Amino acid sequence: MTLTVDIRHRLGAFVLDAAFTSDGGVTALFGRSGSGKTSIIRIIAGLIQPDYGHVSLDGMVLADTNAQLFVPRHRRRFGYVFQEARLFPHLSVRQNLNYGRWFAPKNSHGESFDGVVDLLGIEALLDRKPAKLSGGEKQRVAIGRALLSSPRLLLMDEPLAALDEARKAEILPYLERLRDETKVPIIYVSHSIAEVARLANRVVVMRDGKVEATGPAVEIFSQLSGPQPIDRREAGVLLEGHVAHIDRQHHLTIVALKAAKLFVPGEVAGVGKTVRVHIPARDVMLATARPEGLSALNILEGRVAAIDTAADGTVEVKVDCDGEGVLARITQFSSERLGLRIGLPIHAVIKTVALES
Ligand SMILES: Nc1ncnc2c1ncn2[C@@H]1O[C@H](COP(=O)(O)OP(=O)(O)OP(=O)(O)O)[C@@H](O)[C@H]1O
Repeated sequence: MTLTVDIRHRLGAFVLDAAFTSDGGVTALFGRSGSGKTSIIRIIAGLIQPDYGHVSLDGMVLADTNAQLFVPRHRRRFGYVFQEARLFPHLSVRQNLNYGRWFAPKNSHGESFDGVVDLLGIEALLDRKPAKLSGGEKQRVAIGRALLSSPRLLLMDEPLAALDEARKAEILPYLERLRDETKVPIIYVSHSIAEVARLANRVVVMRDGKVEATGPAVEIFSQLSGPQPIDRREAGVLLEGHVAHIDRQHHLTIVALKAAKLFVPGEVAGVGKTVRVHIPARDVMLATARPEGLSALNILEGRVAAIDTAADGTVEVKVDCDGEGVLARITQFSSERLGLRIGLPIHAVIKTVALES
């Protein structure tokens, strides 16, 4: 599946001028509020006719202003999931799901009802009305309804934004299953690095209506010069490695990065499997000498590559560990006490390491 978008469109004073392609899996449109993510989704969906340019899916032209061609929304066969679930309140979960099915072409080979119910873990909810569901459950049903319409593409616009952290954590594994077990390509709008790092194969970074960067998620978020997080508390890096060894006695997975090894709690993936590791900057401490007698298992050696002081007095330190970048967020006081300067040899002590896939 290849989605090609190359459009220019004016919305009042705002100009959208964006070109990117997506080759299946999850493509995240990432950027701060007002950068144009939703407008792109609306153009892909056929809700907005672009002023100039074209949109095509697998060679099928959906919009082409030169050829004066525009396929209306209802003929695109795309599924949508929005911030709020938009279920029919008077219908049960089963009936809401069946409503989605009604849009699938008669001869479609899409997901079966039971398959979708199982994928999203909603079997126990089938006879309930939406009012009796939690926010996360409602979103799972909304995703199920979209999937059952046998969509060629799934457009998800901030599907987790209205949920609290606990509900987000509950639904993320289902989104991963959706990505890994169905063949439906997904365009996923988000302004959360943690979400994008976990789910996306490819990232399109939007800024002021333009594509600032695009590439594989690991490439985009492993660059220390990568996109700035929208929320500074979210700063961190995404690293890719492979499972080198599993220590069953201590329930640890040892992940080999380019030059270093990381110990990850749990037996999370088979030996040889490629995995992604997200290291939040707030979970990294710095030490000028190798610390002893510390419970943290992961201590990476490197050199200070950059020091940025924010207006709130926190300091972001980029550490180059033999080509692998780690970001640490510390106080200005700590930075001064350690005498941090570019090139200084440093140890990055990582408090928590979470595998992202
Ligand atoms: N119909 C419209 N008329 C005028 N301006 C518009 C219209 N629709 C959107 N805009 C403007 O276009 C810009 C991009 O909006 P858009 O909703 O695409 O951004 P976004 O990145 O999805 O933001 P958010 O994360 O807040 O949803 C905003 O400045 C918005 O005010």
